[in-house]
Amino acid sequence: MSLLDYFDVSSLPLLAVALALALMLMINSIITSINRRRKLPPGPWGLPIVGYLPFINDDSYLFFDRLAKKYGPVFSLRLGQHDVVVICDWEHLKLAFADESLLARPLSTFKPGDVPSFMEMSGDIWREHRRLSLHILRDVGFGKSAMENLITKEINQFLPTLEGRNVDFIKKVQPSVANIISSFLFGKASDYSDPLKIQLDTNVERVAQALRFASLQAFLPWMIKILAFFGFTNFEKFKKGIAAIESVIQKHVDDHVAKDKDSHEIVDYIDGYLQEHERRKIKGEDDNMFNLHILRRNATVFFGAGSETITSTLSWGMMFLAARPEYQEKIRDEISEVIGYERDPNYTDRNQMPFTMAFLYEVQRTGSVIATNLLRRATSDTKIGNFFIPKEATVVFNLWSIHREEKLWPDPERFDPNRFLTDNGTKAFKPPYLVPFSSGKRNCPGESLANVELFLYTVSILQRYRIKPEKIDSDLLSEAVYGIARRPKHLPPLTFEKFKP
Ligand code: HEM
Repeated sequence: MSLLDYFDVSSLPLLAVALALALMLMINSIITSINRRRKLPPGPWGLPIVGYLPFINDDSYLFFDRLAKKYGPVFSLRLGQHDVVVICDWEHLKLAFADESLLARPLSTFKPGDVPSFMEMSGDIWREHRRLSLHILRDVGFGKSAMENLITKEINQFLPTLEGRNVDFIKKVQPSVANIISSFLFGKASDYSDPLKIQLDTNVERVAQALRFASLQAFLPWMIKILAFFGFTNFEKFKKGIAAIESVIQKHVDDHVAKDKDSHEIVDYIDGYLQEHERRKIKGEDDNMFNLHILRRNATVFFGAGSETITSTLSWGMMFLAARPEYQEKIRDEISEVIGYERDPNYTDRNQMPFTMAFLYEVQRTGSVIATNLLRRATSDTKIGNFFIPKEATVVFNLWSIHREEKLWPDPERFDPNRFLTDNGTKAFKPPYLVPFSSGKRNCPGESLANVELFLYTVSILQRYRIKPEKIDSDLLSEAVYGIARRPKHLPPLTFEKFKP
């Protein structure tokens, strides 16, 4: 029996037409794809449907950095259904930061199926939420002296918990850092043993480890369900973690709704948002883009962004201090000269502590905790230098590559605070290409809070303790684990020994 016997011969012309049509469609799609590729920056070809996703065999920032060495500092690749343009050098990144058509985020959300938080929004609605969120936070003390007082109070509660041997620094510092952002969002810090706080903090950790940038979540959301069913992705862990975080945040929102019925005082972000929501309701404005679901999501991203990043940066700092005791001594010399051992440090002390600032800049450069920025989307065709970026392309700013660019940072793998010192070491200088917080109109809104926290935590710890590693392997200092933020892979247990001046 031949293959033709399976077909009704009378339907052959129809079959031939169908095959011809399919062939034409395929050729057309190949030609369109070639034309599209020719306009895009150079880059590797991928497979149909999945694109280059299956070939990403390392942390995305390292993988992109390697591709940049082969295809150039601005290159493109197909990931799932998306054209992705990756920018890996300062010359082009500074143009991208200033480009108004690269301010949007991709259309998919971190939490599939839910309303977007302002971190995930684009266009006017993002602008409005960002402006309002920062306005409320400023009203409740963000960026003012009240913020410094709050941080100092929290640090004084945290410091005694460090004393001793075999300390897991991340486990100790994360709940303390989280308390600071909690004060702005929920109006209060919590006791470290509060069960709701523990639920929140441990699940933020869980989600941070489970979320990976170049994951299917971002580029092939439909495939994730199939793979999750077979246990191939960490998506279920991620979903459970988010649900646990949001149930605590929702409780804070519910408590505020009940409380705000009697009191109109604005103590924190939730109060401010609820008041604005009420104002809009009275004016009869559309509830679609300004409602309590978005409040829950905004508070969630503020909480996660405000605790994970700072915890990770501090943990890089502790590792370099533990590995290089001479840096502890240099910072302590500045503490002795400028602050002494009787009073708490304040943020203006930094102006007289150049080495301390240079150390913190170097920690941020080498740590690059948000290594690939948060994804952007082109809202119109645009050009970055000579490179064309088409409307709807996803754009990645590889901050890690900028922080390793040989032209800007000689011997970039070497940890060396001196690169930020000028005038014989009497001044610290922050160059524009140190961009841990990104830059431009969509930069990190938490930068000022982060800078104050990084300075006050580091100086307060060194004012009280000598840090010693239990055991440290200097060859492994630069290795990292990468979830939502890059962290040292080999931060050893530490000894915090009370320091006697
Ligand atoms: C060392 C600490 C931190 C680092 C390195 C960091 C870094 C970043 C980066 C690279 C972005 C992406 C910006 C872009 O798309 O261009 C970002 C966005 C963001 N960060 Fe931070 N961040 C830090 C601390 C904080 C803190 C303390 C908060 C909370 C107050 C915060 C809240 C946010 C929010 C809400 C966004 C999204 C902004 C938007 O989409 O408009 N971050 N951060």
